Amino acid sequence: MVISLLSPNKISQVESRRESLASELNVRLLDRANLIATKAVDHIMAELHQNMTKGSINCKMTSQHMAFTLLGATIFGDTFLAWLKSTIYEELLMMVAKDACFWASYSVIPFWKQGFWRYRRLCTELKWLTQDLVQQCSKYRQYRHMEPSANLGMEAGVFLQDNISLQEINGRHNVRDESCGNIMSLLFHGCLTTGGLINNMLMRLVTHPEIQHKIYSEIIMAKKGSEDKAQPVVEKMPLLWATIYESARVMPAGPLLQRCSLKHDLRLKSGVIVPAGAILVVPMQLVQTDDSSWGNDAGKFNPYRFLSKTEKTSASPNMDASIAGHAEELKDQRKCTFVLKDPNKNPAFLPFGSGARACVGQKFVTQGVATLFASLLEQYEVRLRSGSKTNSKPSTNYSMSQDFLSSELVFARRNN
Ligand code: HEM
Repeated sequence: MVISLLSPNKISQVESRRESLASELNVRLLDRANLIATKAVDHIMAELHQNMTKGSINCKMTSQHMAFTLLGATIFGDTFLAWLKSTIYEELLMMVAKDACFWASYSVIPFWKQGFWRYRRLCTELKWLTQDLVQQCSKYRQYRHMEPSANLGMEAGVFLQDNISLQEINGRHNVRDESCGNIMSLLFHGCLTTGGLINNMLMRLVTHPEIQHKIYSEIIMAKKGSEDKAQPVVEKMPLLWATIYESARVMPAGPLLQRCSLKHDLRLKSGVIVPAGAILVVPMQLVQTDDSSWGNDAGKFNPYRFLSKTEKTSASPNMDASIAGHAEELKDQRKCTFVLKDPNKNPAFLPFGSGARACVGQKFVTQGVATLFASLLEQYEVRLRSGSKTNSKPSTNYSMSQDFLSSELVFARRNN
């Protein structure tokens, strides 16, 4: 495990970087999360409208691209959405991600393999492109400084607004390389995991049309009750959130979590002692589908496990009567409402890890994915293309073990 090789000094550096990133994502970003996600989602939807003219859409490619755009727009802001090289950047990022673990598995540099040198060239190109993007953000910031009245919506990215990256990138060469490395690592991890979650959500929605239909009603109802019609009020969509959590539960982004206590032996509740330095491995999928934590239907997709019902004493007068086509459901929803449970209350819910090294991106990525699906499902019904199979065995495309289902989907435009 990497951390066991670090000196105490390095460990405190890692901890302080983790804290800066966490506060960047969870404090500053969350204030603007809706705006950023909505802007990125508008961009994704515009592309989707164009692609729909070509007929069906590949689930794997689409989810990967949605994740890339969502994260790119969050990290780099408007500059990313206008950047002409983003398509080539996405291709390169995915090519490098595909091969990275394979080449890292050699204990000596495999200089005799041509493939390795090809991979190294791709990494160098990726680094140059990352630097180019960071430079564009930097120029954009200077321009904004000169033109304070210009209001282009988002600023030049969340991480690039303060000393996390730009100061370092403008500094010494090796620090610049390290910063690019950090940005690329975040993009690798973020794109693969977020792409996996979006992919899994899409497949669950097409195989459970009744859930998709109910989420659609929820979206329409939330919109009716909201003053700002342009911005989806995802907080009022408990079933959508529950579907995100349930998708992450049934198919986690990675197979294992690892932990290592460097200094002290650990005594588990069962009395077992884990000696200092030993690596503890948690098999995520097993824990997340274990009957003793999740009940008899642990292996089934059931978002309602994350919701609790509250009975209503009287129907609210203005509610939803005008929403055509959903009368039955709305009757149900008048009788009771659903409240979202906190998924992290169940210690067996581990898609984002747990404790001191848990994923720092959880809050903002779930917010982004919720906003994406609220816009998507409001405008489209997602179906499987006739003849296309929901291959239940996902292809492990990346050595990072993120599984993607590659069925063909149709996005049928709704007549809202
Ligand atoms: C659906 C999307 C995502 C999933 C499922 C996911 C999952 C995970 C998991 C399982 C871990 C290891 C946690 C542990 O060992 O307890 C992790 C770590 C991490 N994630 Fe994510 N992640 C996602 C998206 C993101 C995004 C978008 C970012 C940032 C842009 C991010 C940043 C991080 C960081 C920095 C760590 C390392 C934390 C540390 O070691 O202290 N993640 N993530």
